Amino acid sequence: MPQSSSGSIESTALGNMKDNGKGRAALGIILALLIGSAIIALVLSIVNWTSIAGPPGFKYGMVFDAGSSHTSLFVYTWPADKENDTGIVNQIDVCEAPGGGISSYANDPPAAGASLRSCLDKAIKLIPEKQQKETPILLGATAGMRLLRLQDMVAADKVLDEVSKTMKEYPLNFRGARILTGNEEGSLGWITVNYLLKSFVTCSFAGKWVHPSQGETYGAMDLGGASTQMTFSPKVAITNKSTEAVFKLYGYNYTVFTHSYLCYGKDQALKLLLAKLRETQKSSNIDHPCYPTGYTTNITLSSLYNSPCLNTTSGDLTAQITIKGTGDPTVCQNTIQEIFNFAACGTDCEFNVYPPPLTGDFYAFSAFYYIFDFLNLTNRESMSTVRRTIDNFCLQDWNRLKQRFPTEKEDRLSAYCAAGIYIITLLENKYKFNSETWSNIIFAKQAGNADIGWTLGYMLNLTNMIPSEAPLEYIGRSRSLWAASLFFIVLSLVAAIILALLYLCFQRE
Ligand SMILES: Nc1ncnc2c1ncn2[C@@H]1O[C@H](COP(=O)(O)OP(=O)(O)O)[C@@H](O)[C@H]1O
Ligand SMILES: [Ca+2]
Repeated sequence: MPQSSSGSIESTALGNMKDNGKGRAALGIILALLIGSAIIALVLSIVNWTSIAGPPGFKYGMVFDAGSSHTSLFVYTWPADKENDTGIVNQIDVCEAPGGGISSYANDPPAAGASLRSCLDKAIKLIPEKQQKETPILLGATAGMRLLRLQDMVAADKVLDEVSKTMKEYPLNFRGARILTGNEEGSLGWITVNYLLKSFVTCSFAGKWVHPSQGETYGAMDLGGASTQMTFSPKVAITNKSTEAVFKLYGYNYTVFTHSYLCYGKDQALKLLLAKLRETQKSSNIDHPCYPTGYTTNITLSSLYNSPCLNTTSGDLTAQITIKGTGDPTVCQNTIQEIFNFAACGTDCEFNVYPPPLTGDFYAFSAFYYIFDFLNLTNRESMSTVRRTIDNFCLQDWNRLKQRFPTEKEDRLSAYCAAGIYIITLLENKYKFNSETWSNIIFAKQAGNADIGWTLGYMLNLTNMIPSEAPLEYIGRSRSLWAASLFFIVLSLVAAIILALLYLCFQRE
């Protein structure tokens, strides 16, 4: 470097560098710092990458929901290295099996097995061939099969044998086909909702697993065709121990009230209602206040009394009854209230259970959602708006309804009034929601990346994906590694900028 340049360094803004020797020393230190930082950053990034990314790939699981009215197959996937995290499972497919629920095949059990094939054929194509053998597949049957078991235990077992046989034909990890208890169905729905919404644990800013600050969970309400479930974590002690379930999840204890009301799913409740009307009207021509004016249908007595939810009736079961809609929401609600009135049922009656005082928000899914979605009532409308909307719907005559909803199946369209009033009566009279707490109900089909229902909770439980103890804080560790890498990378950048400035200054001299 020419002599003249050393003189001019003194006159630069970096005047603390007295001479070339000092300047070079400073440059050397900065350069060393830069190289050191860059090496540390590189090492940390590599360590961090392997710690966060883990072994690449996804795992899969499948669950059949064998409901009273239909069977669906849910296919889930999740990152293989985050198995014990929360809310990381995605639903990648749901397949509707043809025909009715498996309990409807009581007289032809092999047909129950056959009804699963189209969904299995479709779902297996979604799983990489190498992973099929390790992919769990489960079937849970609900209230339809509970009722069939009450009526005919042998037939129920045969149906379960046949569905198991079909599932075992596929190169998957068969993990059983069984009837869930009502309490399991309710609790698993509650686990699904809270898992998807990450209310059990959450990852703090510092990367640690922590209990969410309020520690509150969402309640879960499931309306099926043959039973309905209510589950939540109350603020008071649960006196009726048969309605209590205790879980330890991610290191925290939860005590929930859970109850399944058998025969009070939408379809069975409407049967109870019809039988009640027949009893009071004592005629084979029944005026039905919950069906629209102008609607008429004929059914056989056997199709009404084929359920263990109803007392048997005397007389010719092949005889027909005619149902005529009168579209009267007030009378409809009063009659529904009568099927909630259980003088005849005795103290042991499962329907005499009432939930403890309500607390927190509730997710209402399955038929709660389907019915309210059709009626445009899933946007947290007030209780009075809901009532008014349903009443107005019930007052429309059948021809007008068919014109307004030409694509809706007639059996569904004719029953929305009855189902809407049933829902409002159940929530108000049984669960004790009022105009204030009504706003705590969220009518939804999905949360996070999956449908809300018991199936996801069932898979998580059976594959031990929800640990009872708090998970290792590996995310915490990887986050701090990541923070350290970031620090060194910033340091390197700053050093590089200073170095570049100095270099430019030396160059100019
Ligand atoms: N798209 C829909 N619109 C209206 N109701 C529906 C729709 N899909 C399903 N449902 C109703 O939801 C209920 C589902 O019950 P299901 O799961 O089969 O019975 P359970 O849980 O009692 O064994 C049935 O009453 C069915 O008619
Ligand atoms: Ca169901």
